[in-house]
Amino acid sequence: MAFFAHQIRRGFSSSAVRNVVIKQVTIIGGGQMGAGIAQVAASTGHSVTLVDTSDDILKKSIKTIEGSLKRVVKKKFADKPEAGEEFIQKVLKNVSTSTDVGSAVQGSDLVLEAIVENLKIKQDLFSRLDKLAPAHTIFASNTSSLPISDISSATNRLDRFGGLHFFNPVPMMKLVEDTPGFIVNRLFVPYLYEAIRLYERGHGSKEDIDIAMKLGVGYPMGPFELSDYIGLDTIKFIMDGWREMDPDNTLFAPSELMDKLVAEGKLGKKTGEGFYKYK
Ligand SMILES: CCCCCCCC(=O)CC(=O)SCCNC(=O)CCNC(=O)[C@H](O)C(C)(C)COP(=O)(O)OP(=O)(O)OC[C@H]1O[C@@H](n2cnc3c(N)ncnc32)[C@H](O)[C@@H]1OP(=O)(O)O
Ligand SMILES: NC(=O)C1=CN([C@@H]2O[C@H](COP(=O)(O)OP(=O)(O)OC[C@H]3O[C@@H](n4cnc5c(N)ncnc54)[C@H](O)[C@@H]3O)[C@@H](O)[C@H]2O)C=CC1
Repeated sequence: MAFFAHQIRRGFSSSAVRNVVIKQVTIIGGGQMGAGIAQVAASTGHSVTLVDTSDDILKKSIKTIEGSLKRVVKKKFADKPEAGEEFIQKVLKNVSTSTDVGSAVQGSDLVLEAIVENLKIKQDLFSRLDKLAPAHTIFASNTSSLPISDISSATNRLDRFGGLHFFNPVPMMKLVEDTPGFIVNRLFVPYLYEAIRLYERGHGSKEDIDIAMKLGVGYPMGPFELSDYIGLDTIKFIMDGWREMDPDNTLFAPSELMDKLVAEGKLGKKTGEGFYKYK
């Protein structure tokens, strides 16, 4: 509980935010990131409401959380399976779901957004939330590439708005970026795209490039495996947005293959196919 709340407060300079006690958390977007953040927040004793556009999606989010909790418990409570099951039930009890954003934000101390990586859609959501949420509620975005000031400009609570950039898979990754600007993705996005360009130029197969990065640099996943894990739509959204802001930067040049896969709905692990196929 302390860690999650501490990270949130560190991300904001305003004294109004530093003094807020965060108990109720609303997470908007129950995809891979939203579900992961909900799990971590609920595991640390927060009361969480997860919001998405349909009950079917939310059912899937809860299933993901349950599956991930089982994996966590298998390790954390290896010798005490009963305590592990108790922990899972306690965490799940902390999570409720809703498709009604208006009622979900009532009583919320923190609203964390993890929806699609698109500025206009995020701005529309926060503009609505600004009118619906109580005055003390802190807003945060899990954006991986958009300037927080651009997103927050749609609201009137600039002193209670910040960026909280979690990493995928959230229950395993120990970093949350709350510094101004993003460090990891400024290095990471060109790396992934350069791997794709290498492949497009025929300099190596996907498999060989993945193996090379795993064995040569010790990365747990190669760039193609990781791209599929993140989601090709998210990666393309980021690259397209950065290219728009800095069109002459060759680091942000497009990839025909990436554009084609996304157009075909092959978004990676979450749709069953991306660079690789998944059962
Ligand atoms: C242009 C680019 C733009 C990108 C912009 C968007 C992205 C961002 O903004 C920022 C990001 O998040 S970048 C992505 C950062 N994440 C990574 O780099 C992940 C790399 N992979 C790994 O760390 C490990 O493969 C990993 C930890 C995932 C899995 O570990 P292993 O490789 O050892 O394989 P497994 O056998 O599957 O797992 C081993 C054990 O780890 C636990 N575990 C894994 N996933 C879990 C999960 N989701 N929940 C809970 N526990 C989990 C688990 O204990 C597992 O053991 P088993 O349960 O027995 O399998
Ligand atoms: N995938 C990754 O590895 C990482 C992604 N991010 C960022 O997190 C955010 C979410 O990414 P993912 O979870 O991967 O995407 P995702 O595609 O898995 O999930 C997005 C979810 O948001 C829902 N959604 C869309 N619009 C909505 C709205 N108006 N109201 C409620 N729900 C809505 C969708 O139905 C979907 O379930 C993006 O901003 C992304 O850049 C940040 C770090 C890592």
